[in-house]
Amino acid sequence: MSRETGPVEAGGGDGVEANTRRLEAGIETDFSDKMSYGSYLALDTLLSAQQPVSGHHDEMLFIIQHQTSELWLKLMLHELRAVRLQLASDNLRAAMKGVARIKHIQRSLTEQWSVLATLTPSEYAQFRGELGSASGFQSYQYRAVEFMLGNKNAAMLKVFEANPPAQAMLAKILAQTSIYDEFVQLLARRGFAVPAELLERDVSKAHVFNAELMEAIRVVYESPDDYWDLYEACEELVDLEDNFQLWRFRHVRTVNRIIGMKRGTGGSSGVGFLQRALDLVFFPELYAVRTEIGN
Ligand code: HEM
Ligand SMILES: N[C@@H](CC(=O)c1ccccc1NC=O)C(=O)O
Repeated sequence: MSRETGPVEAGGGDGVEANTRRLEAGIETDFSDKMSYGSYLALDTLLSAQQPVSGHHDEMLFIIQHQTSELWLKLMLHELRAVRLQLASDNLRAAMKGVARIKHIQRSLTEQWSVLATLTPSEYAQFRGELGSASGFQSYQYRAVEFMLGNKNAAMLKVFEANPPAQAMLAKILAQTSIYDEFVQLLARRGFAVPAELLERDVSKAHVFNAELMEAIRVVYESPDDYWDLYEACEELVDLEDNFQLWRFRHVRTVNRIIGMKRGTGGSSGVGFLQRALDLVFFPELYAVRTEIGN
């Protein structure tokens, strides 16, 4: 055996002894007047925010699943805000870098449904009653993400009457252009035949399918080499929408396996209500154009 790789070296020297790693002399241990891992990340605050109301073992899973989702939603909103401004300033490459990150966040959010799916109906029933009328429907960050992507609905603001800062944040985003409005405006600046009514539309309403816009987008898809950056951007937006639908789908399937056809704590019919969200479309022309390609 060589000195570097042999079994004798593996257990001796400055490395590992008795299967225990020795701390190196330079390792910092005194954080009385320095920033540490925990103080930087506000871990005392973060880790004291899990306050089960029922005393049931499985409520911790339920709380942490929601809290981690809200953290990822916070980052997604932060990135979406930047993407919106980058599109508005014709910085398509930077915007697409942001979208790439958002797609990974979405993957994490969607993947983590598998953790909650280990919660059985019997386990959830033990503490569901204690949740009262609280529901994910009242997630203002989720609603903000939907608004940023273009699923505007002023009626949603009413749910946040008791939380004025959240309601104000949503009212602001409702009145702003969405990511898609900004993309459509960018297409117009690039010389595409975008109908004026879309450039002057009431952005507090959901965008509805527009055949003329689809024709403008069709030009991009018919000649990708001429409009490569726009072609790529269209496909990135389709990825974003697809990923969003996957999250909605996993939600409704998880809800179905945990509460069946019970009504929701937030007052909706439950699974049926969530299922109808799968019919909502953020970027209808980007999907409709696919039927036209090659015709
Ligand atoms: C046991 C687990 C869950 C059940 C049974 C459940 C059930 C429901 C139901 C029935 C609704 C419709 C509104 C209502 O009447 O309450 C809803 C909405 C919602 N839930 Fe959940 N949910 C669960 C977990 C989650 C998690 C982990 C999140 C992550 C943040 C979440 C986020 C949402 C959101 C954002 C809505 C609004 C959806 C929309 O407007 O289309 N839910 N949920
Ligand atoms: N709407 C759920 C309750 C629920 O899931 C929930 C309750 C409190 C905080 C977050 C929740 N998550 C998503 O809706 C239900 O009907 O069981």
